[in-house]
Amino acid sequence: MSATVAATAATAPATAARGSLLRGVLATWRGRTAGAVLLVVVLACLVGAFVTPYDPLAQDLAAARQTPSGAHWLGTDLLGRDVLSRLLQGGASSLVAVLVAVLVRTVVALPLGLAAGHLGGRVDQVITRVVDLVMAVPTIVILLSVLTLFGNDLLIGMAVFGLLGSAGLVRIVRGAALAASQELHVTAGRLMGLSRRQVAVRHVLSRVRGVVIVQTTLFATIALGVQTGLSFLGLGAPPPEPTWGGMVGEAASVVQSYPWLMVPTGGVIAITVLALGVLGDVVRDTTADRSSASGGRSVRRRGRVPAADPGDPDVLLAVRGLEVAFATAAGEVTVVRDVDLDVRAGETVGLVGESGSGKSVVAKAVLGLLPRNGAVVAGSAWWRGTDLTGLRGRGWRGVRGSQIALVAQDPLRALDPTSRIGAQLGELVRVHDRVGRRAARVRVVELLEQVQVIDPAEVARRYPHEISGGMAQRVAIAMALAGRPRLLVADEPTTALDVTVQAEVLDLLRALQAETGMAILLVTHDWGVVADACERVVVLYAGEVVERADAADVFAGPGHPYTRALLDCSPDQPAPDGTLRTVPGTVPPPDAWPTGCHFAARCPRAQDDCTQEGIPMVELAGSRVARCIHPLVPAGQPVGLTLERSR
Ligand SMILES: Nc1ncnc2c1ncn2[C@@H]1O[C@H](COP(=O)(O)OP(=O)(O)OP(=O)(O)O)[C@@H](O)[C@H]1O
Repeated sequence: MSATVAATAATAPATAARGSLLRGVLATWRGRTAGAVLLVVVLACLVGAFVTPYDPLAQDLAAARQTPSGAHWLGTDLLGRDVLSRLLQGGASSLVAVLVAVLVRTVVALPLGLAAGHLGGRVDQVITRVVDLVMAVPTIVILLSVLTLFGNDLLIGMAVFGLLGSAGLVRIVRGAALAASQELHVTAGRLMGLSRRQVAVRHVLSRVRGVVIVQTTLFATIALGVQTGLSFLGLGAPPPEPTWGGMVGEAASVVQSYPWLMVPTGGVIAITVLALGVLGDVVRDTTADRSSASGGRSVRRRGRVPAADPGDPDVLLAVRGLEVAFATAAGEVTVVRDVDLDVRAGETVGLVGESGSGKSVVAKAVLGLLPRNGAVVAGSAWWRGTDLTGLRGRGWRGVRGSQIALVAQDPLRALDPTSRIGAQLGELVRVHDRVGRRAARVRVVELLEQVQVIDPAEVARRYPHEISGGMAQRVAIAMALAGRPRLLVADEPTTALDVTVQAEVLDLLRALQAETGMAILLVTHDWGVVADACERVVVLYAGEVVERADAADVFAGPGHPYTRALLDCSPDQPAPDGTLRTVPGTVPPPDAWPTGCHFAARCPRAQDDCTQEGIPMVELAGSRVARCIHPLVPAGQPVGLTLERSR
């Protein structure tokens, strides 16, 4: 790893995480609501305790057991005391007790967990043993003994509760710190000469922050329950001092004759616990999002491109000016741009390119399956008048599976290992065909026959681990066919299979296409597969389409030097010494695309004008359209000028 890469890796995630968690939490309505409720409860209790409408201890037997009124907003209790005033003052002491428990737990657990996970070795062993010991101690017995010893002093009791509770948090922080210590940027920090303490504070602490906050909100709800329970049992502030637990106890004793009293007392505890729980959930969700490569950033859409030419009714899928970007720790990175391609009914289009050229990203963008940190930032993918890139959630119903289906590279990933093949296929059939179990069983057998499985009933009874890779791919194709799609997106469907099985699967796809008339978008890096299966080819290089043409024209003589180089590297075109040819040089990564032609640095025909400005797609002889101004075949008129010339 170079020093620059190490430095970037070491600093970026810590910077990204800082200060944005609160914004992430407040960005959700659940986070805002829970935060606002807690703020109101805490402020009301802390401030209200000093400005209560009535003396919380003042009795007025003539006004006992009153329901809410203008004078007593929350009514009065059995001795005529104002419930609101008692709730406010009782709340202050309850919240302070919870705060003590939470603070003690966090202050003890955080350094110990960090030290154990980050330093490891002897330190880890000692801390882990002590933690095991503390976890074996019966908390309630210790708590009751301490309260007896200190005259029911609830604050001391809650401090001890926090101390005992810290053992669990030490374990959690240790685990998180251990995982964080092994991450690239933390290792890089060490390589750059930061001390262990600096790395722990700067990087590991920022990574475990989320888990600590989630655990703390959970523990606060438990502490509130324990504090309430102890007061309920009379183990806390002695009467007539108000506490939430004591008030619940009093309300419980008259719940049948005066049920109202339970509403404000139980209600405020329930609301506080609920708000703490929701806040914990939101923090967990926010930190889970952040743990993806995005560093919490997301990518915004910049624009759309008009629909496909309505004059061509044969076009099922029309991708226009598609641009996809990912939010990474180093910022937003565009990985494919200005992609145009059409798939017509009944044809097979090959999407070809070296590893990392963007084939899978294009396929996933069409299916709305981009990872969370990725998004279509410009352009559109039109499916018979609908822009797929604008669909969300339920909008995909009736499209994915029933119009467009996916067959992935690794068929076993599409299959649930815990469920029989027949059950999995049957479930899909019932969803698509809305039929009962019996009819679904018949269709499952039909589907397995359709993918040329010899004993369908027997295969349907098997689990995924009981079938071969080739059979698993047939089953995955059968699953894709369950919704009778008009387009099958096959993302390297034969790459994981051996050569004989590859040929069988390709034959199967061809036979299915002839039988059903569906179109296929075949993602591959294998020219043999293109030659066998495709009518048209789209070649991608470093995120851009460099050539589109009929397969026959490409094999007869491609227009783009990259297509030529890629064809020359096919396994069936070995060098004179028998070795496999490779394209000299490397593909530029998405964050280092050059100005002008992305292939120029590796291109034998490159001239000065190739690197001056963005290269448009140019119509060439035959069906060829290539992003090249010095093509291998004669040029015609420029087309597809959606590219900004300045890039
Ligand atoms: N989640 C992601 N975050 C950041 N970058 C990503 C992500 N997924 C893909 N990329 C980048 O997008 C680019 C295109 O990747 P893609 O997987 O589409 O390549 P490909 O042509 O399908 O390669 P392969 O044949 O190896 O599957 C690559 O540079 C890849 O690193």
